[in-house]
Amino acid sequence: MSDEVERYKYEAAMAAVEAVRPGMVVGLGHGSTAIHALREIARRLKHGELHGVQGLPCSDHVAWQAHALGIPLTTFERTAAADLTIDGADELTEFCDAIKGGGGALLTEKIVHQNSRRIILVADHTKLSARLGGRCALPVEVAIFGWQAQRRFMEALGAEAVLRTEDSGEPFVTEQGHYILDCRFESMGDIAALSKKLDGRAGVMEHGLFLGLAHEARVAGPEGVRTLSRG
Ligand SMILES: O=C(CO)[C@H](O)[C@H](O)COP(=O)(O)O
Repeated sequence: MSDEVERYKYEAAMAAVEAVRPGMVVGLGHGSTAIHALREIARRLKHGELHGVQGLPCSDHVAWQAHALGIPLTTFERTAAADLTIDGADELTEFCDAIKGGGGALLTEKIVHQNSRRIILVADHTKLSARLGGRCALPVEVAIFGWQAQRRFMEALGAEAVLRTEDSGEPFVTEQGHYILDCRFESMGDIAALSKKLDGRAGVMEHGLFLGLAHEARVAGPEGVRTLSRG
């Protein structure tokens, strides 16, 4: 990762944190861009600028990071929804549709997104894409039972589906105890229809198409930080 891209990630996250207000419940996203937002929220909390803010983490890993940074946390047991969620993306369009799941937290991230009043995606400009799937594979989280059937299903939909593995060669297992198939399509065709097909498939626990969920994005690049909105 170049220093430049890292700086853009930082700038995008900083711009998003401007939307956090005292007393808010903030959905805390997963990944190397969202971590900058976490650190800034922690810094502002420490300086008394964000009194009463509580984090609703998008994964156990983020819960651990936020706890280490001193951000008070809440859960769905105590909170119905996040006022604002700041989260990264692997690929996104000008209209804030996104592919997520590069970090393996897509299921829990989607739960938090679906229970957020406002969502701001944060990304560096290299993640912008005219058409989803052009830049990265689509992560599909599948039950371990019969996972090969889901691979065949994805192949029948036109994807090259690869089981995500650890460096050791062992399958990567999500925090929720599932496998991930990284599915590369030549073209996803009708993305909304694909999303529906995956939603309806037993054994597909979640997929990385986040369509119509995010309200806005902050995308940083050589020209500064752009604000995108769903419209
Ligand atoms: O969806 C995600 C994790 O499941 C991340 O938000 C996504 O992979 C972006 O991560 P990064 O900011 O590190 O590129």
